[in-house]
Amino acid sequence: MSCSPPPPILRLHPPSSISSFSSPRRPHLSPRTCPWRLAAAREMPWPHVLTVAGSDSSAGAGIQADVKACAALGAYCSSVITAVTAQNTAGVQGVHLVPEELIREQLQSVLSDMSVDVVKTGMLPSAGIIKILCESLQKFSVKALVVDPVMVSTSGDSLSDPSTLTYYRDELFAMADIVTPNVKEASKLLGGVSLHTIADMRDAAESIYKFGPRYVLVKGGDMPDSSEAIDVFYDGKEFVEFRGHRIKTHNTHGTGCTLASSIAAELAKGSSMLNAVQVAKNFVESALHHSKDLVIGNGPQGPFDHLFRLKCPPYNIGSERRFNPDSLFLYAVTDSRMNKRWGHSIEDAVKAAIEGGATIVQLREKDIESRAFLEAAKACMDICRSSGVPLLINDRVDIALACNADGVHVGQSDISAREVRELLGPGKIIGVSCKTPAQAEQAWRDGADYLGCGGVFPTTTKANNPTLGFEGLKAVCLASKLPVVAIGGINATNAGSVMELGVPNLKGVAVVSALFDRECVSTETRNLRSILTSVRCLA
Ligand SMILES: Nc1ncnc2c1ncn2[C@@H]1O[C@H](COP(=O)(O)OP(=O)(O)OP(=O)(O)O)[C@@H](O)[C@H]1O
Ligand SMILES: Cc1ncc(CO)c(N)n1
Ligand SMILES: [Mg+2]
Repeated sequence: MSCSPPPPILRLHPPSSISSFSSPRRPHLSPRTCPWRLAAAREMPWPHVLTVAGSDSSAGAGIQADVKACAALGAYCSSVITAVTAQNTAGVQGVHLVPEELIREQLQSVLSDMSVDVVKTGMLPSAGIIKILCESLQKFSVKALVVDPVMVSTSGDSLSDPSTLTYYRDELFAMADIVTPNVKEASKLLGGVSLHTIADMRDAAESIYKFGPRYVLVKGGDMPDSSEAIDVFYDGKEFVEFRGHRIKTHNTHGTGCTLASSIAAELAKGSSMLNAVQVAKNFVESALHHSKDLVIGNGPQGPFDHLFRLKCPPYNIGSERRFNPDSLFLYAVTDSRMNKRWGHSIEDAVKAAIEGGATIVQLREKDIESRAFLEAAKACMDICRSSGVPLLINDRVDIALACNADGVHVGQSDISAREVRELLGPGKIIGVSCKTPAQAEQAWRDGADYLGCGGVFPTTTKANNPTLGFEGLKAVCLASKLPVVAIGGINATNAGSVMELGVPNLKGVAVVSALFDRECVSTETRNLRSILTSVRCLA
């Protein structure tokens, strides 16, 4: 079979060729009068994305990609179908537009009944369809609008009529929170300018921003071969380059739809735009990585597996990330030398710290053999599970996996948070030790959950550890997009002054010797907890 795609076709069948019928009209029910809604004891909101896009028969892109991406990220996805396409791994063979009246009806049906958080658009093949969408968006308000201006598929096939360009630029973009063109689409939107470099992508982002969206992301998936896949983000003032590994794979059909619907899902869950883009980029990269050797179809560009996480047992089914930053409040870090000095086993020390009120525990065991470490870690897991306190392992991903710990804490010279995330999966907690705003930024980009920042005071627990002082701690906390726990020389005398700093993101203190280099670990922990609680009460 030949792998070369057929020439692009955009066949606009007349609406009359679609068989249609009118269903009997039912009145729209208001939530107040709806009996089954009143009967519900407790309402649980579900982040909701509505995708307005085309169907892809090969299910790698379009509506099918959007529904899968949202499901993978924990959002509900309703769909308004604008066109039905015949496509496969070789390209697009046919396009049939859904009649405009039926698109209007679909929008009305969903938006009048369900509380949609975010609308995401994909293939909007005609100017009339864009007009109808704009009218619906004026009628029903949503939290955010993500516009993926789908015009050309990666296979080079046209997916929209040229007359849509004006409507995108003059109508829809002004309503959009973010617009996410790939380089070919950015070029079309700007009258055919050529985009070859990052500087060109920045210029394009700046020009598209002038059409009115709050943010622009120019995607570089289709840029010439390089080791990185770079997307350029612009907020009207600053540029952010989102850089990821370029996965060597042919299975990239639908990356753009997936990225945009993942951004929409994260926004629906309450993320900031920057965070939503970073999560979406990480998600696409991981999905491509896990799918790089899959084979579906005979053409040059295959789909990838949005639900790859389901194949990574035992970490995923039912184990979405449940990290609560408040658990950093009193963070106990064990030390085997100290335990030995006082005749405590690791298990006894952990039990005592939890009895005293530790809110999270990290096993940091530098001079213990792996087998003994794993046995102790398993015993500590039982103790922590029964009291609902998360247990993390310092540095040793292997031990964390073997005892099914809640997560791992890594330093700057350990393997990166990004690699740890690959190994542990999305449901686990990852912390990174950071001393500078740049390290804090990197940890966030790598998908960490929290930062450990220090040494705040001089400490003997860790050799050659420069002291940051309050100023260094504040600089990291202010720059961080993640919650922070302060560490280094913190004890009952100075813990209050750390928490009294009241800087954003500072959630608690991590303590080693002030808890474990003492005879009675539970008393020391209780004492420290009451000091921290009294500062929190005054705040
Ligand atoms: N091989 C790859 N490895 C890693 N990331 C990639 C790769 N290809 C694309 N991406 C990423 O996927 C996202 C979508 O970008 P891309 O430029 O492919 O969009 P698109 O052309 O609109 O996609 P499509 O038309 O296939 O749906 C971007 O974040 C991009 O960096
Ligand atoms: C239906 C549809 N929407 C979007 C794209 C872009 O990938 C595609 N190939 N097909
Ligand atoms: Mg692409």
